[in-house]
Amino acid sequence: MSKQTHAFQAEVAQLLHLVTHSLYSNQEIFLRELISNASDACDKLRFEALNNTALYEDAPELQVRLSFDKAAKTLHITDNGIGMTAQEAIDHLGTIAKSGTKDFVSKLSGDQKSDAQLIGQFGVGFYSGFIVADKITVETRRAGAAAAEGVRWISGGTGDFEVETITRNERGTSVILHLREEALEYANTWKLKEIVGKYSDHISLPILMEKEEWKDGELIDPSNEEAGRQPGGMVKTGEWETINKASALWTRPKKDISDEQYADFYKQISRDFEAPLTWTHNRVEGSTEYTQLLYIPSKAPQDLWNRDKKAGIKLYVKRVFIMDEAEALMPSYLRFVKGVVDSADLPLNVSRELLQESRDVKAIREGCTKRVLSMLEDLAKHDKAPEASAEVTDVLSEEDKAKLGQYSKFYAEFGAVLKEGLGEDFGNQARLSKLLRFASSTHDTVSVSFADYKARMKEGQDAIYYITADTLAAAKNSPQLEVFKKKGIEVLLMTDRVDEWALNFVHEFDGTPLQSVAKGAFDLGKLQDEEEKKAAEDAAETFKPVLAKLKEALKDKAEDVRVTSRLVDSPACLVVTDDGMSMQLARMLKQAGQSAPEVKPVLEVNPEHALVKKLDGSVHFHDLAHILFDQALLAEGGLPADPAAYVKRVNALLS
Ligand SMILES: Nc1ncnc2c1ncn2[C@@H]1O[C@H](COP(=O)(O)OP(=O)(O)OP(=O)(O)O)[C@@H](O)[C@H]1O
Repeated sequence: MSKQTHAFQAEVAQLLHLVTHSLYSNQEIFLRELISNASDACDKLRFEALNNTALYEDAPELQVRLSFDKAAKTLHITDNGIGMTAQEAIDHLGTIAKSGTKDFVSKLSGDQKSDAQLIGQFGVGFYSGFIVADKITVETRRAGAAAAEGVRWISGGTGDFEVETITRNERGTSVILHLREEALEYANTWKLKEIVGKYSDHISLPILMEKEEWKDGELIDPSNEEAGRQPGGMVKTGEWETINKASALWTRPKKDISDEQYADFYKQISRDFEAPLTWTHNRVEGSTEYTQLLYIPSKAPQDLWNRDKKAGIKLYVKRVFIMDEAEALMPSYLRFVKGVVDSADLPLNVSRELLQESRDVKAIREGCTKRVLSMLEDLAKHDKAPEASAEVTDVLSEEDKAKLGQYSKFYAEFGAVLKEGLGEDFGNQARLSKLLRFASSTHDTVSVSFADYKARMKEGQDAIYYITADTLAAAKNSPQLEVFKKKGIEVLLMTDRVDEWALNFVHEFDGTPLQSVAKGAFDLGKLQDEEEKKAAEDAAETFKPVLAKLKEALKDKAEDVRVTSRLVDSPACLVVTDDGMSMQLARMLKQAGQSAPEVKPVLEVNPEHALVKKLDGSVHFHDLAHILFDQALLAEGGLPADPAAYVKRVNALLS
């Protein structure tokens, strides 16, 4: 193929413009990105070669070489990995395929300073080469292709790039950076070694550089040693040495890995720019052997709610990279966990389909799930300082001090996803229930566990009371809470969308039933004294005729009408039957465009309320009845079926 010019995809051009025009606070990440690509390319080759060893040609030892030429102002990053065909070079180096990167580019504001910071944190893969280079040449040949099918790709990082066919004997890719004047410091052995040590030590592939040795300068006058020598300098010896540790991080003993190295590795595999919240690293022995290094991120990704989002686990088999996003290794409700699993038992040619069926994989998945739950339990245990006294933090170990507040942080980001586990993972339901946190009528922050609640239960209270609502304000001000407030009974406020669904699977905690305050007949059991019960019964009796009329007037809207002692200040509220779908869930399903059964609630009225007292004998009985119902609906976050009719009725009464 003779030389062809191609235009970059619009997003790439935009990104390149930013990369080249932004002052970088963290220039050196370009090397991390390019070495990471080189390492990926070697992983890909190793994987393809499982079924075709001929791909190794005469170079079975995979490696990355760094070299520079000060005079030519170039820096070469060369790998003997999978390489690219011409089409692959055009596709991969001219477009952004990854949706995450595309989204990221669309978020850039155009303000160079803040964008630069963002790009610096995010990393932009191959294109980061343009941070330090004003031109990049890529020479590559796909493993298995003939030497004559090599490709040269050149771009100055503006609107377009050129591609042509070349002859290239070596398999793999050389990325040649033509360094900008202000980036010449990277043409230096020490500098490169330092950056590799910082970012790429854990790469399992050897990264090689040519050895340098000190050489004294020539004699100024060969006949007279006394006259001294020219200045000496470092010279290349022609021998190559490995400059990184070249052992996969997770294979090293824990004690040899610093927190910083763990965090760097996390950033590398997750593309997150924040350090992880916590991690766990273990070798599991027994019938299934594997190493797990699992991280919990500090922040939820934007697509956390996408249930199709793949798990963040990379699968290796005996240190050979097999696949990214191995969803079979982690249940969906732990999809936020990132990390590596390296199995000693799985076959190297394992496919996604096979993973689903493998017993070893099942054991790994269970093991990983348990590990993550233990990690969360540990954070939860140390979330708050023991209450005894303020000074007590002094007796906490440094390690425990570091954990203070971590679980709350985790829960704010991922708590709602964790709840999906209640319906997905019955085996761990009890453990998950203990990890739940809620706000309550007495605690505004999402910090109350079922166990905390139980410990504070009133004498005679035999249920854990809760209410679900769209927002915390709606939950807190719900009429159904009135009597609980009056009696000082705590009610859990559940405002996550997933709560209703999740609670279908949890009916009790540690032997105490969960009871919605908006479901079923009102019964506070022992919390109500005889006098109150008697008063309620009497009221029900005297109110019977009015109830009958209300029932008739509202027969299309309400399943039933009854008096209640649930209310204190409000005239009425709506409840559903014990096994009925809550009004809130029905609304949510409707909003999501799903079919929800028509919920006909029960209207409960407060016989002590002035408005309710007014009903009997009123000429506006019919209108008042409907207003009562619609207001109860409004109070719990719903909308009257016919809002205009409601307004008309209220206006008629007001005028
Ligand atoms: N050294 C290389 N050898 C073979 N292919 C490469 C090499 N470098 C880049 N590529 C190809 O170019 C693509 C784009 O690289 P780029 O670094 O921009 O993104 P990425 O590696 O897919 O994503 P990210 O860097 O964000 O993980 C890669 O997916 C790969 O297919």
